[in-house]
Amino acid sequence: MWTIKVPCSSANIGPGFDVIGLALSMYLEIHVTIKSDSQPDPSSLNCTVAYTGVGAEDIDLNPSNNLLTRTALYVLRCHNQRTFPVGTHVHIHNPIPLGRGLGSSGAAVVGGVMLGNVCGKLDLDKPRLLDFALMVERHPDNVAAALYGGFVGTYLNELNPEDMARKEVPLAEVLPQPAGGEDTGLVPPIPPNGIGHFRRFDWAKEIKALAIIPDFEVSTAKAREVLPTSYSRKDMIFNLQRLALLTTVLSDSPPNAELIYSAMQDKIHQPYRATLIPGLTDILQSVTPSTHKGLLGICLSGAGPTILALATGNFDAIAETIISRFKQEGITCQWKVLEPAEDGTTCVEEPDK
Ligand SMILES: Nc1ncnc2c1ncn2[C@@H]1O[C@H](COP(=O)(O)OP(=O)(O)O)[C@@H](O)[C@H]1O
Ligand SMILES: N[C@@H](CCOP(=O)(O)O)C(=O)O
Repeated sequence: MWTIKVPCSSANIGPGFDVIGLALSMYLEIHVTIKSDSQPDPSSLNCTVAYTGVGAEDIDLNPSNNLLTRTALYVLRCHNQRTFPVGTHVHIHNPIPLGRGLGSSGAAVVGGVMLGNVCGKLDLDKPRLLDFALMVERHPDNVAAALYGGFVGTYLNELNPEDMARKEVPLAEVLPQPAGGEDTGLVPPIPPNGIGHFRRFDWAKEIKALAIIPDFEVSTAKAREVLPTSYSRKDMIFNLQRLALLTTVLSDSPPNAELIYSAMQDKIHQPYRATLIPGLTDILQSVTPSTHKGLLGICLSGAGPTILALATGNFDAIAETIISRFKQEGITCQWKVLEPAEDGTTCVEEPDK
C-alpha cells in the first residue's frame, strides 16, 4: 500500500502571474492498494476509485474520466502499460476546495503522475514527473509548487508556436482515446525532457498564509478567458518591478509590511478577474497593513475566488473584515491559516492493513 500526499498551492502571489507558486499545508491524499491476486477487469482498466472529501458529488469515479487516474493512465501508456496493474484500488481523500484558486487540479495532476509512477514501477525522478504533469496542466506555478514544495519561481521552455497558443493542454489530447471509449492502442505524446524549470526561494518563518475561501467556484479556464491577450508596456513594467522585489522581501526576517504590501500589487490579472469575483477590488484596496496590524500583503489566490492574506498574526480580525465584505455581496466564506508545505509531494510505502 502506498500513500501519496500532495499539498495545495497558491499561484501568482499578486504580480507573479503564471510564474510564482507557494505550496501550502492542506494535502490531497491518495491511498493505493494493489491486490494482484484479483481477477483482471479490462472494463475498469483494472482500477476502482473511491473519493472522500470536498465536492464528492462532482467527482467522476470512472478511472478513464477522473482527472487524477486519467493522468496516471497517461503516464502508464507512455511507458507501454495499457491499464493499471490488476487489482488496483485508489482512494482519494481531498480536502482542497475545488475551483477556488488553491490548486486542486494541479494537486490532482501531480498526484496522478505520482500514481502512474508507483503503479507502473517506473522510478521516474521529480524533474521527469514535472514534465508529465506539465503536459496535462500547463501552469508551472501550481504544479512545481505542489511537486517540489515551498515557495517557487518557474518558467516553461519556449514551445513551438502551435503549443504556445494553447494555454491548457486538454487531457483528451495527451491521452488520445474518447473518455470511457475503446482503447485505440495509440501511444500518447511523450513529454519532451525539461519542459519546465523552477527555483525555490526562501520564506520568512514568521509569515503565514490566511486563505479566505468563498463558497462559489471560479474555474481556472473561465478566469483565464477574461484576461486580455496583450498588455501595455506600462502595466508589464509595473508587474515586473514588483515581482523583482517580491521573492526577496518575502524571505526577509523580520518581514517589512510596507515593502511586501506594495510588492504584491498586480495589474495583469486581478483587475480583470474582478468581473468574476464581487467585492474583489474593494477587498484588495481596503485591507492594508495600516488598517490591519499583522497584515503584510493581500492578493487573489491563483485564479480565485480565494483571497490570500499574508500575515504574521491578527488572523481573526483580518478574516472577519474580508468575510463581512463578501457577505455584503451575499457570499459566505470559510477561512484557514496555512503554512508553507516544505516537502512537496511525498510517496510512502506502508504495509497492507
Ligand atoms: N482530487 C481530484 N480528483 C479528481 N478531479 C479533481 C480533483 N481535484 C480537482 N479536480 C478537478 O479539477 C477541477 C478544478 O480545477 P480548476 O478549475 O483548475 O480549479 P482549482 O483552482 O481548484 O485548481 C475540479 O472541478 C475537478 O474536475
Ligand atoms: N497562474 C494560473 C494559476 C491558476 O491556479 P488555480 O489554483 O486557480 O488553478 C492562473 O492564474 O490562471
